[in-house]
Formats: sequence, structure tokens, C-alpha cells
Amino acid sequence: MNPIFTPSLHSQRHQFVVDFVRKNKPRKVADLGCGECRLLKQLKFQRSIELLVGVDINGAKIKKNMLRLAPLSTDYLQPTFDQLHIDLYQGSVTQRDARLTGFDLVTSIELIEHLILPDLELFSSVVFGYMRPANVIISTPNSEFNKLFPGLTGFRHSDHKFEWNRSEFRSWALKVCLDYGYEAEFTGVGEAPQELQESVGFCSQIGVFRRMNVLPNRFEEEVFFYTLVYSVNYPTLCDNNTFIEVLLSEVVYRAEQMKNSWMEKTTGGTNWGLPHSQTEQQKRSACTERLDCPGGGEELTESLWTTKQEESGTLNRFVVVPLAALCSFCPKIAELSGSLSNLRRLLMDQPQVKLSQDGFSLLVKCEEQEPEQIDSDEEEDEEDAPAVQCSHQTEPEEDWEANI
Ligand SMILES: C[S@@+](CC[C@H](N)C(=O)[O-])C[C@H]1O[C@@H](n2cnc3c(N)ncnc32)[C@H](O)[C@@H]1O
Ligand SMILES: [Mg+2]
Repeated sequence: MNPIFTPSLHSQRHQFVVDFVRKNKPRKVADLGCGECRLLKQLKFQRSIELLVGVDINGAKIKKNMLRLAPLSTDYLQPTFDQLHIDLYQGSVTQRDARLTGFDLVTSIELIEHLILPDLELFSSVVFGYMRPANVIISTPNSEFNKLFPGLTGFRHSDHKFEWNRSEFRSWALKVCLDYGYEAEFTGVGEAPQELQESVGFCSQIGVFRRMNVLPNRFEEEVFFYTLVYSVNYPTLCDNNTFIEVLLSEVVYRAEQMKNSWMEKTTGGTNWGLPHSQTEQQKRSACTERLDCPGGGEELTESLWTTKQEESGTLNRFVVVPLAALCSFCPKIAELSGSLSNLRRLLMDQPQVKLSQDGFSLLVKCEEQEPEQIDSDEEEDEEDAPAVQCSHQTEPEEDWEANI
């Protein structure tokens, strides 16, 4: 037989790691011998991971593939509170580097068989003795499976320095465990036909190592042998600047949408000649009505009205958009800010938005009018004060969920 695996063998090895990450949720993960960065590319979507590091001796290979790990436009357009930093290093697993210590998981997929035995010794002492991650996953070919590859006489790859059977792998792994205080479990991927499974084992054998104890800090000099080739910080809402940027763009965009839809409804789109007939009572009940009827929609605009304010000699008309109505219209704003008073506080110092005096409404400019064009009838237009009287504005600390 010629074993052809579906999914492919390398996908199965990577999937094994992804499944381990899903289950164990490590925060700091390093892949040694990361090659074409394929595993890293899958791992970057695992939300538990905050630091992802790849190391390979072949710097050209890293450079050719590193952009697979770059953030996508959606990472910039819709950042979440997840955090992710990725570093790729050119370096050898036979050398120590202080930046590779303190990891929750280190993987080494189809790497060890490319090392000559003295280097394998160094690998053990670097990974298990120096990096000392909480977990290590190592995969390597199982030579017992080779008889299922027709015509294969030597190793599976010309660069392999050895290929072990299950017992050889197990005894190397158990010695490592003894020397460095780990325990190991053995498994694999790439199944043989059922009747041969016991006699040949998996095509790729896998050892999963778990650190048994945390050694006290050794006072060693920090060493940095690896060369940083690529480093990227993913945008995150945990970063204050990104958070404010996202919140503001959402607020400005949604408030403008509400203003437009309100103007469309009340004036057929003309900015001036807005009706001023709404009484305080009407405004208040429109506002309260909205608060009692969560879900958002067209009718939200009922809680809007206009006000005029002079700004450096120009009389401007603004549509007043209560923050509570804005949050009903756009739950993402409510979610981001957490509470009405938070939203008010966050917007207070932002020059891109104008708040009413009490801070619980946005004033969205309709159109500027030069002072001489002002019709005296419009002078008695409402101030933004009524905004204060809406029920949600007198109780700013109320929970969003209860309100909208
Ligand atoms: C067979 S590839 C496996 C790549 C990857 N782990 C995967 O699963 O697709 C082995 C990788 O180990 C790298 N490598 C070999 N010796 C190394 C060393 N001493 N230190 C770091 N990487 C090494 C090679 O450059 C190569 O990219
Ligand atoms: Mg190999």
C-alpha cells in the first residue's frame, strides 16, 4: 500500500497542536523549526494565545513566509479585546535565548530528526533544561511505519539524520523526563489500516511532555543568540488609543446616520425650516418610549430634536442625539462603553464630538448659517437643556441592559 492521508499528514500534525491549544488554552506559545509558518498561521486564530513565537535556523524561509502572519484588514477594522504579539527569530534550537523562557507551550514538529545526535543533546538541554515550558509537543517519523511506503529503502527525507521506532523515541523521551523533571504521554497521527495499527503504530509519533515542577530561579546571565526577523503587534481594544479610535468612529458614524434619518423624516431632507413644534412633553415621552422599547430601528429618531448654538460668530443648528438613543441604535457602542456615564466620560474630552451641556447628548451639526441669515423667529429655538430632562439622563448610572 501507499499511504495517502486525508487530511494530509502535515495538516493532521498541526491539527493535533491546535486541538491541544483549544483544550489547554496556553497564553505563550513557541514553535521551534517553524519553517513556512503554517502552524503559526493556524495558531494565531486561537484566542488564548497572547504571545506567539517562531524560531527557525533558516532565516530566508522565515522572511519568505512571515507575511502570512501579518494582521488582516479586518483585524484593524474590527479589533477585539484579544491581544496578540508575534515574533519570528532566526536561530538554532541548540542555542539558548532568554526571550524563549517562560512559555506555556513549545512545539517542535518534525524537527528533531534533522539534528545530529550531539545537537539533539543540546536541543534537550535548551528546551527542557533552559526554556522549561509547562508543556512540550514533539513529533518525529515512526520508522516502523516505513514499510507501508512502497519502494522506500532509506529515510523518508534526505536531510533526516535518524528515524526512530516507537521504543527508541520512548526511551529518548523518558530519559529527557528523568533528566529535566517532565512526564510524557505518547500518541501520534496518520493511522495505518486497522489490522496493522498495533504492529506499526502511527506514521508520525508524538510525545506530549508536561513539566512536573517549577525550579527556583537560577541566576544566569541572560543570553540573546537569536535574531529577530519579524515582529508584529495586533490591534487590540485593550490599547487605549485603539479603543478610543474605534469608539469614536462608531459614535460619529452612527450619530450622523441617526441625524440624517431624523432629518429625512421631519423635513424631507432640508436642514433649515425644521419643525419646532415638538413640546417638551412630546420630546420627553418620545425619549422615554424608546428607552422602554429596546431593539433600535427607525423610530429611534423620535427622541431627537434640534438646538442652535453660536460658534465663533456663526449660528449653527445641531440635531440633539441622546447618548441612550445612540446606544439603542448601535448596541456595539453600549457594549464598548459599558455604561451611559462611562460613554459620557469617554467622549467628554474628544474634540471630534460635541456634547450637550449635561454631557448626555451629542450635538450633531446640520448646517452652518451666517449670522445675517438668521431668521429672528428661530431665536427662541430650544436649548439643549431638555436633554437633561429625559428619564435616562436623570439616572445616568442605570444598567444598559435594563434601559435599552
Ligand atoms: C521538516 S521542517 C518542519 C517545518 C514545520 N515544523 C512543519 O511542521 O511544517 C524542519 C524545519 O526545522 C528547521 N531546522 C532544522 N534545524 C534547525 C535548528 N537547529 N534550529 C532551528 N530550526 C531548525 C528547518 O529549517 C526546517 O524549517
Ligand atoms: Mg523531517
